[in-house]
Amino acid sequence: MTSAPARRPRLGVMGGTFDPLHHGHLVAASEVAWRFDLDEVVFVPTGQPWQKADSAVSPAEDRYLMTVVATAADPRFTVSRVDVDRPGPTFTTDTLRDLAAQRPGADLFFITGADALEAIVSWKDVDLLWRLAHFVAVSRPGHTLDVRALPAGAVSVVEIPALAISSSDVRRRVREGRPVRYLVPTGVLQYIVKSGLYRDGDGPARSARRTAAEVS
Ligand SMILES: Nc1ncnc2c1ncn2[C@@H]1O[C@H](COP(=O)(O)OP(=O)(O)OP(=O)(O)O)[C@@H](O)[C@H]1O
Ligand SMILES: O=C(O)c1ccc[n+]([C@@H]2O[C@H](COP(=O)([O-])O)[C@@H](O)[C@H]2O)c1
Repeated sequence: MTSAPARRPRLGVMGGTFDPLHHGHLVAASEVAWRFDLDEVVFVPTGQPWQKADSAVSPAEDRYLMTVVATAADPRFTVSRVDVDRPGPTFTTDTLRDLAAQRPGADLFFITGADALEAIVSWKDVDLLWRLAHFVAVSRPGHTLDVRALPAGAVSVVEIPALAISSSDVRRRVREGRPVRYLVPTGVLQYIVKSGLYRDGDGPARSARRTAAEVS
């Protein structure tokens, strides 16, 4: 009697700048993990997000640590340093090649929001991407999911519970003294308070005078 072939591990890859990680990211990863029966979702903070070169991005170590804190409670979630540790601009072709080398035999599912998908044709070596992973595009308030211009079968579309949360809005709220509790995991809120992230910047001068206790 022959036994059934072993199931190949199914690895979700959630790439992002995570400045900071918020509940929209966690819901996207959780929903795709369920829909695609993933064994694990690895969160991969960018090293140098070249398409955000015009905006100030927090140090990679801060973004990496907030990602670790935010995902620690979920046994399906892990965090990779491949993009943080690779010098130069972050390209998803490198991310996927590095993860594939670390997990031989695994099937990779790259999770991306609708806004990132809109820009995917501008990514480096886009034609190669489809061979390295299956892409899963999740819905995001304010963006439409249109995969018609992309290769047939390369991208699956998944509707997720709509959370109109963005990292840029979280940063703006901290700067302006508005609440971010419940938009980000508690550990991320504590990290923001302790590190002083987002309190300065180009927002109102008043923000620089606020104390950590005022970030809520
Ligand atoms: N609320 C959300 N719902 C669905 N997908 C999201 C949401 N927020 C982010 N994503 C997706 O998560 C990935 C990483 O996003 P990123 O870290 O750039 O966060 P962001 O909120 O888009 O940041 P910023 O506002 O600074 O541009 C992207 O593919 C993005 O589309
Ligand atoms: O490969 C590229 O050229 C490329 C260009 C822009 C973004 N990406 C990836 O898309 C993911 C989300 O990026 P961002 O900038 O929206 O946080 C993250 O994993 C990036 O490395 C990749």
